[in-house]
Amino acid sequence: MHTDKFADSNNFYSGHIVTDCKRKIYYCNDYIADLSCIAKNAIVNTSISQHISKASNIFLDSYVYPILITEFTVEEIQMTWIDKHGKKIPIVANIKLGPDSMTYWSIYVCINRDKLQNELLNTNEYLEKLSNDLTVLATTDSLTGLLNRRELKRQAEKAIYQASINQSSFALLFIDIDLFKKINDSFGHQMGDKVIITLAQRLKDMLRENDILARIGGEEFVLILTNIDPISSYKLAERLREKVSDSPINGISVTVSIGLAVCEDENLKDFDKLLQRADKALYEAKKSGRNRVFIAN
Ligand SMILES: Nc1nc2c(ncn2[C@@H]2O[C@H](COP(=O)(O)OP(=O)(O)OP(=O)(O)O)[C@@H](O)[C@H]2O)c(=O)[nH]1
Repeated sequence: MHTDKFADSNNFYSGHIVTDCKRKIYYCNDYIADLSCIAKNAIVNTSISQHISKASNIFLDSYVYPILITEFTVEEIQMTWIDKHGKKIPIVANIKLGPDSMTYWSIYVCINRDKLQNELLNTNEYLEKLSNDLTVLATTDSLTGLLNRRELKRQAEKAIYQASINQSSFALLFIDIDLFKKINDSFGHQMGDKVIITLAQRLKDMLRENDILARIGGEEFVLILTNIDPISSYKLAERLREKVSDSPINGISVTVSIGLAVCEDENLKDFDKLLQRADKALYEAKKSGRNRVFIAN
């Protein structure tokens, strides 16, 4: 075999190597010499194993050569080239076993490809985070971190649908802080906010995982309890009310009124109607003196 026939290979901007059946380099072009920082004639007659990492050698033994023997070609093999100074360079190789039992390697450096891939991965991660942030923004109330009204409706309708399938009952509690304007007026808007945030956390702490809690207005909260009978939902509403009135927030005594609408009848399983019923019950609770639970008709 004459190396002359590879002379034009120096014009290619990719590495070309020919190895014999003992993996000894028989020919390499200028690209490989530049990549290795070694003169071409110093590369010839060395083993290709000397120029690639340990892991790449294991990969060659266990995967590449067995495939070459049966399939004659292996494509887009990622390996690590090691230059004269020990610098590791990621490369991609297409390898072919010729009818002359010589192995023909086409190699190119893929630092830029990796860079691009990393950039794409980073962009992807960034977009995912952005999308998560947007979802949080669109579904939660920024003051308390509870669900907002729109998300409440979406989740409530899902829960209602599930309750229809399971033929289970559920309850909606409309919770409103009593005389909140007074709190704002006496202690300032900032302290008012603090009361809202603390109350939201306290309600959250008393709930089960599947319960749905939202802040739908200034000092208005809605709680949906799934899979619960009327007596248990009333007891829970009372417990919530008591807990709030028994635990002042920053020394401020706070109470809530609660309108409770329980839903057992199939025809009543409509979120907006349920909310209206609970709202009317809340109105009655306020009218009859506040700090109480009123059950809707
Ligand atoms: N600090 C604070 N106040 C708010 C917020 N949203 C609404 N408010 C105030 O909440 C008060 C609600 O007052 P009202 O609707 O008159 O009700 P209330 O004083 O709670 O009286 P009742 O509901 O009848 O017991 C108003 O003064 C609003 O300005 C908020 O996000 N932060």
